[in-house]
Amino acid sequence: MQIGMMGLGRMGANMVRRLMRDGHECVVYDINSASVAGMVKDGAIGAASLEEFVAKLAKPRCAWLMLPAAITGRIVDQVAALMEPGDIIIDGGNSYYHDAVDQAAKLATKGINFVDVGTSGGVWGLERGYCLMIGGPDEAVQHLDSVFATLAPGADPGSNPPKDAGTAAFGYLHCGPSGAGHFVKMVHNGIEYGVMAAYAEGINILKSANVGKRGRTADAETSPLENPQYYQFDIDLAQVAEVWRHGSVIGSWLLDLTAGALKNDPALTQFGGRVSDSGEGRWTLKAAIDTGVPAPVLSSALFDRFSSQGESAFADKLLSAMRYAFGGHVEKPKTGA
Ligand SMILES: NC(=O)C1=CN([C@@H]2O[C@H](COP(=O)(O)OP(=O)(O)OC[C@H]3O[C@@H](n4cnc5c(N)ncnc54)[C@H](O)[C@@H]3O)[C@@H](O)[C@H]2O)C=CC1
Ligand SMILES: O=C(CO)[C@H](O)[C@H](O)COP(=O)(O)O
Repeated sequence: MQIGMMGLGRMGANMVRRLMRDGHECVVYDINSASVAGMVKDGAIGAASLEEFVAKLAKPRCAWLMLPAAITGRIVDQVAALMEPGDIIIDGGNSYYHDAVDQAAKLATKGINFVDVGTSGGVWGLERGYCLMIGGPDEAVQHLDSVFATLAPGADPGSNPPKDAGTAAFGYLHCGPSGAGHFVKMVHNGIEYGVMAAYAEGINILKSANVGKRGRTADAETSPLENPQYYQFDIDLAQVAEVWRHGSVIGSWLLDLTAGALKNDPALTQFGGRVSDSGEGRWTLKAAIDTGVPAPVLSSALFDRFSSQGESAFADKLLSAMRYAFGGHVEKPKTGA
């Protein structure tokens, strides 16, 4: 079928490639005209403006937005102003699910369908496929089924799931009405933070398994290691991450990526360790608080990111100031990574 894609960045461009590879016709637009030109070379129908983009779509128009979440709401309004009843706007970005609920209600008054699609797969999606978490009206979601089926990874090789088992085994799921897709993707990303933090913390403990030999931190004097004989292991972190990938309980795609990163650059020299967050982790915790659901692991992982961004620096200074004030304890220099 025909689908319009607006936003040809790390996600949108590869999604268009995957769609065209499976025979779909793609109309594309991006404010960066070079990105449009590149896609046209690959076989897409290019548009030089938002108006031209909408004009080139066949009715009922289906416009998929793969844009930074911060601008998506504004662009949805602009696209909707050019659309007609029966048309469909799909937000595949990491937008706040509240926005999807509100947008859907607003657009429904004009007869325009809003479908929110949490899209997981990152820059590997072209080959691996995208896991799609979908919210929206039944009819619109059904209309887009062939697009979802193409973007999704499909069934595991050899698994042959029965047709009546639903689409989840193929990598896409209609989770509920508008907002449900982004809600599920939000929690997916909250979990992502927790899983990432668990690997990072565990591997960091392995990294310190030789402190009995090399000495610990600046605090070794005041807080000496009691049993240095138990911390004499020079663990090859890349090799451990690799062996865990084979038959262990904690194997996962995130571990595959971790093992790859450690293999390429065991000291991770290209990273400073400032870990950004784009909103989904914060919104997951808001939902947990609103609904009264405990989420200690996810909140700890989010707050750890804030620390990595430098947000604990003043609190840490306050701790040192208090220690100095009550005990005359002079701050020691920081140790490196
Ligand atoms: N990169 C990732 O791993 C994932 C990203 N997402 C979400 O998907 C969305 C897109 O992400 P990326 O592709 O990574 O972002 P990106 O920054 O690589 O691409 C965004 C694209 O939108 C274009 N753009 C910006 N303003 C525009 C406008 N007014 N009109 C037309 N085009 C415009 C930019 O030129 C750029 O090509 C975001 O909401 C992101 O949170 C979702 C899952 C994974
Ligand atoms: O959705 C994603 C992966 O599933 C995106 O890569 C997202 O940007 C990751 O979240 P954050 O930027 O908050 O780490």
